[in-house]
Amino acid sequence: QGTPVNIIVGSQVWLEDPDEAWVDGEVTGIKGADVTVATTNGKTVVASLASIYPKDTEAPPAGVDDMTKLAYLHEPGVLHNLACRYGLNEIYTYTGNILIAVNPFQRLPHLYDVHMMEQYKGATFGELSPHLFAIADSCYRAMINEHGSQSILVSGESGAGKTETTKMLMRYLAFMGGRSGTEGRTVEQQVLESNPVLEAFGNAKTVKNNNSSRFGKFVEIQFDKYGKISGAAVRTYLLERSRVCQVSDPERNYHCFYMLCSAPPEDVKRFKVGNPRSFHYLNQTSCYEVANVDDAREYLETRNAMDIVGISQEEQDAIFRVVAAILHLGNINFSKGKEIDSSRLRDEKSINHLKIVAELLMCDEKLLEDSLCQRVIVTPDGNITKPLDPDSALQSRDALAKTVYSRLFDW
Ligand SMILES: Nc1ncnc2c1ncn2[C@@H]1O[C@H](COP(=O)(O)OP(=O)(O)OP(=O)(O)O)[C@@H](O)[C@H]1O
Repeated sequence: QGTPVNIIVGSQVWLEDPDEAWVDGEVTGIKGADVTVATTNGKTVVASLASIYPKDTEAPPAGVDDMTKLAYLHEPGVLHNLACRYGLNEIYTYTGNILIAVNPFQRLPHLYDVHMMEQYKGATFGELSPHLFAIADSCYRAMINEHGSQSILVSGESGAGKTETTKMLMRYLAFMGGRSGTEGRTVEQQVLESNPVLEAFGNAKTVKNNNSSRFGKFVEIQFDKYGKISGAAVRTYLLERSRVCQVSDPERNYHCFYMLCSAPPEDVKRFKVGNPRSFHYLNQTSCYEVANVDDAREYLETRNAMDIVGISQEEQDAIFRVVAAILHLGNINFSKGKEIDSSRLRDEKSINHLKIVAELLMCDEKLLEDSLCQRVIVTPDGNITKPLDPDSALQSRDALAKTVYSRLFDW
């Protein structure tokens, strides 16, 4: 990447621009280490020789599909190539056997349909336009031919498109390894339907992404010796626990809370939820809705996906009881108790919410209250129970909510 020395008057170069990141231009003068450049956006800029990069004047206007073909593999060259291709709706570009995807922020169904999958099936890598199906296909072939495990690493900043890419990779592998004509739920269907379930509980609206995964995941798909899917496992890591109790504008808490509040009336009644604005864990921000997302429909779809994944009705009810309990837990408040540094439930409302939490979690009301208002210190001589002041009780309420939610997610 170092700046080459062959920059002379008349050379075409790239230099940094505060608005456009990089702008191209022609060198009009060189004085020591300073270069004067007439840029294509009409400015005359003096820059240091070390900060400018040569421009490939012979690069095709439509860009190249593999960046190893670029004359100069420096940052402006790479970005310019990606931008040229993006302008032509070509969101995928190779750098050798690495695929770079630029988020199109619009649905491009023709890129991912069965016809496209058929085309990439068995095609030699590099023969067709860059595509994630080509990566998935070469992985699948390598696994069959070399009898070894393969892995695909998907990385990028928040909102870059990792989740969408992973789902498409899974769809392609399910297409390749699916069994046609099997009765009932197939493994590949279950593999694909695990996504909406995980997203309901682990995704939230953030500043950068309306459907941001707040956890890491490792998806393992197992194949038998005939190349058919035989099993799958999804391991999740490091859920962002703090979001359960603390959300700032214009973000939202995890999707499942809003879904449950928009559930059909009988479920809203059964789980004792209601308007999201009435819950402290949801009303810290003024964002309740996400553009183009219907929480009521998502609730039904999540339920359906849970059915397909194999979560029984009783288990599903237990899951949503826990979700509802967390919302009520957040509405419990404390005031000073009779003793110094102790606390008690603040008012009738808090008493009521505690009752509902106990009912939903099927636990003893008094024990639950004690666990929030007291701390047990374990000493070699036995356990000591110490009352908590109202602030500490609030912290212990939030800690319980976070722990219960992350245990639910891990389950
Ligand atoms: N290939 C694609 N086609 C169409 N839209 C896409 C594609 N990739 C990403 N998007 C859009 O960009 C949004 C963000 O993408 P995605 O959720 O996959 O990002 P991410 O990298 O997983 O982010 P995070 O790290 O926050 O979870 C998606 O909700 C979708 O609207």
